[in-house]
Amino acid sequence: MFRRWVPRLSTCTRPSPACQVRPVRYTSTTAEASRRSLKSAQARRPSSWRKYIFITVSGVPVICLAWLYLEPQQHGDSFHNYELIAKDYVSPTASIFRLKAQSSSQEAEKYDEVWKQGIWNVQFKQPQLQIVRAYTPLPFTAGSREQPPEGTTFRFLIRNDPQGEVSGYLHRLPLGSTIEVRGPNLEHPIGRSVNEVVFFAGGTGIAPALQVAHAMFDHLDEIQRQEKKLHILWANRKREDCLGGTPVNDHPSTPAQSWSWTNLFSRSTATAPAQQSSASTVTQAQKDQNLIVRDLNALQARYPDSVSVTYFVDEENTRIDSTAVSNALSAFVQTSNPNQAALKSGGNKEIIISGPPGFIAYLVGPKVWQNGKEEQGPLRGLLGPALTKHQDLANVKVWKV
Ligand SMILES: Cc1cc2nc3c(=O)[nH]c(=O)nc-3n(C[C@H](O)[C@H](O)[C@H](O)COP(=O)(O)OP(=O)(O)OC[C@H]3O[C@@H](n4cnc5c(N)ncnc54)[C@H](O)[C@@H]3O)c2cc1C
Repeated sequence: MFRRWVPRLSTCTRPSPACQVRPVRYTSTTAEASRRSLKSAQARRPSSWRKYIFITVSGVPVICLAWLYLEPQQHGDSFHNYELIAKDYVSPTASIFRLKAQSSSQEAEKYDEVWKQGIWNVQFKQPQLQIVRAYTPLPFTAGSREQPPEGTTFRFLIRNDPQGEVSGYLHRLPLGSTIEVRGPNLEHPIGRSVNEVVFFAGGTGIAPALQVAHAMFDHLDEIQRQEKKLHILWANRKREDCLGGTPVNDHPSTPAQSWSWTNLFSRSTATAPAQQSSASTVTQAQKDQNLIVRDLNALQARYPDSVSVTYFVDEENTRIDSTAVSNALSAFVQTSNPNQAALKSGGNKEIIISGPPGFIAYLVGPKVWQNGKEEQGPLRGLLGPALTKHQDLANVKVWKV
């Protein structure tokens, strides 16, 4: 053991007080000096419990690193290859991308589960720049004309921003290309206790609204669905983004006070004449609907007493203004009967806002960066004061997604 300490000293290349002192002490040749040196060396030698501490302490970072490496793979958080199988035209600025998993068995299970849970997204990788962006899968509800094919297949409404690094890249990709996808990321769960949702969607923010509809209605039986209501207010800059959707001005004018879920649904039925025709007869009106409007109409046709959609188009001056907000909130007020057991729990009504940052800021105030992540921020915008005015709506939860 004595010898084991000497070579270590020889590794000192730079003279240090320790290097200079130790050779003198350990190279003593007398027996007494040897004994003393041995004793002192043993004193300095790590005892077995010290060794264990050393191994434990040095082992922790190794275990952490191994966990960080393995954990994403265990939870499916690594990228998987998908094939771009179709790009369906929606408007001059947006298309629906269809992607199919190249090896689907393991993937399918985790996505089956998240579809039932609420609002979620996946990340696409731009391989040249090694950057990722989030995109929101569109559900294959009754709205989409096609049934989900075998394996894991996704549809995404993706706006083409020619200056955008990832969206521009995606829109330039030819069919058959491979896209690396990672997920799912559950952004906002819709609990079973949520019965009424007013959803303000801006542009591609309609994708999470469709996910909410899917989570609220498609997995429930008729009795469970009866209590649920979803009203979507969808704002777009141009008519072409929601071709076929009836703008709010075309509805018979209704005073704000008389807005209620019942009114919303009677009006929404009137907004979707195409849904009355049989599936096999494709009318001109249906042809003139873009794919998302067609999905929304089919959704209303499937759940006529539960889902309603109102369209707003900037270029037609049908913006979501304080009147529209007040109207939407009236639907809640109409059902805010304190005798309803569900209302007492306070957790069954939600307002969700999804869209570009400007849209969110306009309606509810901007999200804020806090503690290194993006958080809701205080409730302001059009909805802030409108909600504080209504005492009855104190328990309505507002989510910016
Ligand atoms: C949870 C979540 C879900 C989403 N779901 C969808 C979805 O379903 N569909 C969808 O289309 N989008 C969705 N998005 C948005 C999407 O993730 C991307 O942000 C979007 O596609 C733009 O990314 P990009 O890389 O193309 O643009 P970026 O390169 O990030 O650019 C963003 C914007 O900045 C501008 N810009 C870039 N560089 C400059 C510069 N130097 N000077 C001035 N301006 C500049 C670009 O023109 C563009 O408008 C989602 C976002 C989130 C967070």
